[in-house]
Amino acid sequence: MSAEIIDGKAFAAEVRAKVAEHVAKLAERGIKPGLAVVLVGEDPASQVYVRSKGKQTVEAGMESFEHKLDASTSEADLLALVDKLNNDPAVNGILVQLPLPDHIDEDKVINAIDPAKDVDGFHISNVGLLATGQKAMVPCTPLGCLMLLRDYFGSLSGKSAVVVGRSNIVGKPMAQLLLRDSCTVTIAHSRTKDIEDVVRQADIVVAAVGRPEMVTGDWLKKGAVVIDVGINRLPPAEEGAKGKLVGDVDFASASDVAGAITPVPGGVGPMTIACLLANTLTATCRANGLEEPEGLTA
Ligand SMILES: Nc1nc(=O)c2c([nH]1)NC[C@@H]1CN(c3ccc(C(=O)N[C@@H](CCC(=O)O)C(=O)O)cc3)C=[N+]21
Repeated sequence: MSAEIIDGKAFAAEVRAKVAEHVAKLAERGIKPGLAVVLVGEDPASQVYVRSKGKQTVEAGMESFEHKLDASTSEADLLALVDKLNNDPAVNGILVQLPLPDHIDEDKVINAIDPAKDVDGFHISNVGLLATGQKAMVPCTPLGCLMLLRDYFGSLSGKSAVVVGRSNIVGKPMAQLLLRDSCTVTIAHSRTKDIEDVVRQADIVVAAVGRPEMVTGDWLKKGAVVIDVGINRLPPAEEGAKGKLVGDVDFASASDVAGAITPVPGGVGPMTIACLLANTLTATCRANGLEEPEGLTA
């Protein structure tokens, strides 16, 4: 174990404090940012996540609106709610928790959100703005990873980065952000040939595949900086117990080789929520024609 542990939990608390400070300044102008979170269905893990988001939103001085809909909610009803939130001036940010039930077209719902309120940065127009280097709403998890990397390195320019995973939520936007910071970027995925050798070239490894402990120490270049986006719950050792939470990186072997690594839990997860609050603040500032907070956007 030689790697420095990157404390995402502590860094996220700093980000939230910066957000709260800026929100207090908006309050002097009579502006209170509002975040609406929409949850369809009863998934217990999602409910915990929604609860901690709501709590941290209020702690940052923002308004939290929670909409819990039945799993059988129709696509039309969900679209009607999105439309209502789009037109509600008290709502500056809208997050529709994914995944949605199978009978609902996820793309259709995401693209119905007003891009200016799309604090997840999943709307096609935000995806396009990010890809062309224009002012966008940037997805929370990649933004959080970028903040951690910028803090660690200062400049990312010229670094070789491998993103493992090609999802629209993490892998693709992460690659865009790293490219924008002048990294040489490779996206590796399940069909990549000799993936270990590809990952071993990287100064920066971002693992976002959703496979527990897939990236092991022997995949890494000595001193590589490893950002573990995975949040996987292993089957519990005994019935009724809670399974252990692990990342996409095998922490034990990776931390012998890496220069620095984020833990799970306490790494990228808390940064995701902090960036959701930061994005809600950014959206509020833009909606009011006010200056944006420094250091909280990409
Ligand atoms: N539209 C949408 N946007 C999302 O951002 C989104 C989503 N849907 N669906 C679900 C996933 C999951 N997600 C997490 C964020 C933080 C933690 C987090 O803070 N985890 C803690 C610990 C959690 C625990 O102990 O269970 C940690 O890693 O330290 C977890 C999971 C955001 N998601």
